[in-house]
Amino acid sequence: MKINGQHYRTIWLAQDGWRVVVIDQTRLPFRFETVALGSAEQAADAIRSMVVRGAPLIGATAAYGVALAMRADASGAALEAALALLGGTRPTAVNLRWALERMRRVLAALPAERRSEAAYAEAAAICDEDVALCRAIGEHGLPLIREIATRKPAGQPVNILTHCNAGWIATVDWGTALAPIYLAHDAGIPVHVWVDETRPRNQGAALTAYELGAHGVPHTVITDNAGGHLMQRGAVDMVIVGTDRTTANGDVANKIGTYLKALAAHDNGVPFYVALPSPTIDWSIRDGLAEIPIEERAAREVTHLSGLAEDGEVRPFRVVAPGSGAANPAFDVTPARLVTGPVTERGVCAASAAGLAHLFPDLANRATA
Ligand SMILES: CSC[C@@H](O)[C@@H](O)C(=O)COP(=O)(O)O
Repeated sequence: MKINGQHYRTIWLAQDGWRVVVIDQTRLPFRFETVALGSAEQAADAIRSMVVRGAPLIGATAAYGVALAMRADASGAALEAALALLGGTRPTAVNLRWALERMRRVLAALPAERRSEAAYAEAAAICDEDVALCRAIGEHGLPLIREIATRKPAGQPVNILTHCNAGWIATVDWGTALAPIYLAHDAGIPVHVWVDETRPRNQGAALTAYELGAHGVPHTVITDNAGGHLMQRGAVDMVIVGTDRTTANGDVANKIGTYLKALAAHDNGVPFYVALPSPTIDWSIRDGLAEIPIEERAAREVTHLSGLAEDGEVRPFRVVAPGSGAANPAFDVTPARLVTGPVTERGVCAASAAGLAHLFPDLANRATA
């Protein structure tokens, strides 16, 4: 993605060739600051504190975290310790487990002296693959937008609602839910995006709005409660969101509030698409409500908002009455029956076990073997 005329991925190696540089997402959109991670502990902290976030980028950062650990100590014990440390950072995004299992598969089979180099190479491959997956999701999602555009009166944009941030910033490049939107915009299809602010951390208002703006895509930030009203008025042509974990039968965990958007979309006949790269499919489970672990984050994320103070500093502000308790479930599960279709790197399918297995027979069969 281009920021101030320069192309950026969200994760890269420092000039020294071994530290891992990421963009500090807790400072966006007000400051574009990078952080160089020099150890598995620092990578784990960056994931836990949401300096990096978004399921694919969490996986990529964890993979590089393993590489940093192997550079310091490539023993089998150090490998297991790094996998456990990084694997314990965030529970819902299955890309984390996927990336760590892949690292273990590659590294455990090698002698210690080859592990560091192999770990960096595997982490780089995970990043390159993520870029290709996201681009392919964009290409498969583009015809959905184009088809709606052909039914709109000339000059009227396709109105797309999205929740949280499933864009460039949440992946290595392109994004998942935003990739079709970027390609549509670049192809000259008029699009306008309703951006849910996405409390408590405001990933929509802070990150999605920032990156859509940087790409020149027309958009409007709305409160999380406005989507249903806009759908009733015919102001939303489609919804597209990302996902942190989708079960083998198409139940979708995504940022808290996604389920309510899916219900409103269903009630109003608005198509509800989920951008789904295959590393986000958890083939080992079927019942999303019963089996997807939902991350519970700190109450402080609800009681305080981070924003730009009048003196130009980025600071937290209390917005909840002192003394009141707060609960912070970070994700919810949208049942497959409310999903029009997952948009994957191999195409769009029915949100069902049969639909996903038809597109991914290799992965589905491996999981049941
Ligand atoms: C392409 S990212 C998909 C999801 O990870 C995204 O929609 C989301 O919910 C991110 O949650 P976050 O808690 O900000 O990591």
